[in-house]
Amino acid sequence: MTGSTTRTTAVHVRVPAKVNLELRVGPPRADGFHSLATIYQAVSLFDTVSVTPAEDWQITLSGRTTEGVPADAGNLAVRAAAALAEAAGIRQRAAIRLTKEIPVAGGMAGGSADAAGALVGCNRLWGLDWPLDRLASIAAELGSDIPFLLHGGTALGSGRGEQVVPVLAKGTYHWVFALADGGLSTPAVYAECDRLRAGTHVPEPRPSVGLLGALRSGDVLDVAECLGNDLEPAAISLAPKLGDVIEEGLSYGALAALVSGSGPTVAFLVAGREAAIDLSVALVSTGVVRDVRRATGPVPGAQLDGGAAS
Ligand SMILES: C[C@@](CO)(OP(=O)(O)O)[C@H](O)COP(=O)(O)OP(=O)(O)OC[C@H]1O[C@@H](n2ccc(N)nc2=O)[C@H](O)[C@@H]1O
Ligand SMILES: Nc1ncnc2c1ncn2[C@@H]1O[C@H](COP(=O)(O)OP(=O)(O)O)[C@@H](O)[C@H]1O
Repeated sequence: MTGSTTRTTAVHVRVPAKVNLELRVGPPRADGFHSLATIYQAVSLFDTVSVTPAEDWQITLSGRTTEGVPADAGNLAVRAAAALAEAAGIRQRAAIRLTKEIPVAGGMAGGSADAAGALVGCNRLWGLDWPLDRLASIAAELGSDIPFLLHGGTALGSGRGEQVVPVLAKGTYHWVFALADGGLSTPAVYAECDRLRAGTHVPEPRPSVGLLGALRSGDVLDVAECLGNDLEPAAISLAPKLGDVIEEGLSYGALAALVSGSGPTVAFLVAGREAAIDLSVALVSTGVVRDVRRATGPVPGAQLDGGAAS
């Protein structure tokens, strides 16, 4: 620990959502997790995590997407802050305010984003000044996706998704996200994936050379060709309407469509800003989806107000 000075002002952290450009899922491991090869991209849909000193843990929620988010110690942001205090050997507590714009249980890692934000915010609030890699090891204990949300950008995730290395990616990608009514449980989607693949040989997962090459060259059409998600059949099996949403989006001009992570959000890659607006209008006005969000990626991971992460 390099210091435990409590600052009295609030610390604000902006944290992005993610989409998995590719999600290759291996067989179940002995610990119940699946080995993954995934290419994450952080996208410009943000939650804000604000932390202030307090005598005990407090959590308050606001924003467009709070339904189903626990407003108690079970919230991932509180669990992350508590894990940091424990790892640092300090008794500090914090009041945490989440302003949520990331869809809940949508396969866009909103809870993980809030946990990453709480780590970065409390690291500053408590004057710890731990480097990102040290925060990432706490993050990995709490959830497979959380280390990526600390780093952001475009990155390869391996292990159960918690081992993250940056990937060279040129260009800006334009996305339309079709929101679903309700969420899907991540463990349920992995279990359904196992059920659908029972009796088949499932190889150890590898990222596709084609996608890595397409990202290096920054050619959006090549990237569109290479998107893929092994959890998609499972998500569609549990929420069959997603198949229709994908078909409709493609018929309205999306370059590619895939379920985002464990779903049920559907991600459409489009050619640019105009195409994103056109697709959004088409999807909503025809009643295919209730609501959409437009975003671009890649963007940085958890950022303190005014810039850096630590
Ligand atoms: C599917 C992915 C794709 O990035 O994200 P979401 O789309 O849900 O956001 C991730 O693998 C989700 O990561 P995260 O939401 O952090 O999951 P965790 O809390 O670590 O694990 C929740 C549960 O998901 C299953 N799980 C998760 C990761 C993994 N590699 N194998 C698994 O089987 C396990 O059943 C585990 O108990
Ligand atoms: N801060 C948080 N924000 C969202 N969900 C949270 C949070 N803390 C705990 N959760 C729980 O985690 C579950 C998964 O939420 P989320 O991370 O948004 O979805 P996903 O895993 O599909 O990306 C939610 O249903 C909720 O019960």
